[in-house]
Amino acid sequence: MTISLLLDPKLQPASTQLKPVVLKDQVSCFTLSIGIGYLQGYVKRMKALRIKLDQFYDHVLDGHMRIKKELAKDFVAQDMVDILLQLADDPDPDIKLTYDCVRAFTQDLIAGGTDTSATTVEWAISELIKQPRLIKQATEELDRVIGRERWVKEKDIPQLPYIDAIMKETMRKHPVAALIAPHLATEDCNVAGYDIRKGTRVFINTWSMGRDSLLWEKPEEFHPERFLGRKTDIKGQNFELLPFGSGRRMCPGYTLGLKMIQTSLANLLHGFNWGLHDNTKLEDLNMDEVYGLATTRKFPLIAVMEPRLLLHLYKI
Ligand code: HEM
Repeated sequence: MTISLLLDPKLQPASTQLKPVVLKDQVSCFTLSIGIGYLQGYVKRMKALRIKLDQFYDHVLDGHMRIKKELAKDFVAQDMVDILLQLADDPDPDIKLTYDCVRAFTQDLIAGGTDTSATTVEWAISELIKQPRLIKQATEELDRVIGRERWVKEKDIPQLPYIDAIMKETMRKHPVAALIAPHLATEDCNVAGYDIRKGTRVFINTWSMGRDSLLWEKPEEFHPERFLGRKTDIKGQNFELLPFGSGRRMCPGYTLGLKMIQTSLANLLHGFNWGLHDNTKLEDLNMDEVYGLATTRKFPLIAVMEPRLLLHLYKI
């Protein structure tokens, strides 16, 4: 659903603006109380962007409602928007979902479900390119489990522990949300000796947790093996690794996110040999980060890919 929304030509101009404005806005969130958000012009830009995005969401929602009306009793929900609209039509809901709620949910899915997985895969490939022995290890596993005659499918993932370890190591070193969304303490509590008053706004810094030498041996090194044979939960139960947050406000899209990362990473490694372009040396590959809604590479990865499977498998 997210992909089809993003490919919609009506969204393209707005979506390219959404990212920088939201990124900057996250920074502004910290400073808005003293009016810096206004001075920087973000509020004005966000208001203009909201108008464009609302037009886009109306276009998507109207399209879905039209099809539902045309098909009448033959209608079957095809995607999340259909399901949200069905809930909004429910005459006796536990909680009333308005048309605005459906728009807001749709925006959440676009913002939460796109950059996150893509950014993680880009970091994983960047780290792997710097250490070719890791790519060798991953492709040995892929050749053994999958063979060279087909692509990796979702059902293969449990048989690929090294790919899983690469993903976890990437999320440790490069968590997409370096500062998880702000939370609010609903009661007085004490965490690790710190008193936190009810009503305090709490930020959890997953980036520094992932680089804490008290929690991880040689945290600056990218070393997927640290996760092999170790049962580290990535879904909010092991507090040293919280890429999706934890508790009832943790990422609702984590199963989809994990599947997208594992399947695309496995196929990118299975299907292609990776290298740097021209004469770029491994040690020259810049690994600077930009902090925002997603912690992306400062400079996009430019890599050379060559097919490593039978050529007929690349035909679409
Ligand atoms: C690599 C993939 C992803 C990562 C690392 C990630 C990370 C996160 C994090 C850290 C949060 C904040 C959790 C908290 O406040 O405790 C969050 C919230 C959220 N994520 Fe994800 N996410 C990913 C994929 C997705 C996908 C695929 C979707 C939907 C299609 C999604 C939708 C959302 C939504 C709607 C929220 C807000 C939840 C709320 O405020 O209650 N995310 N995500």
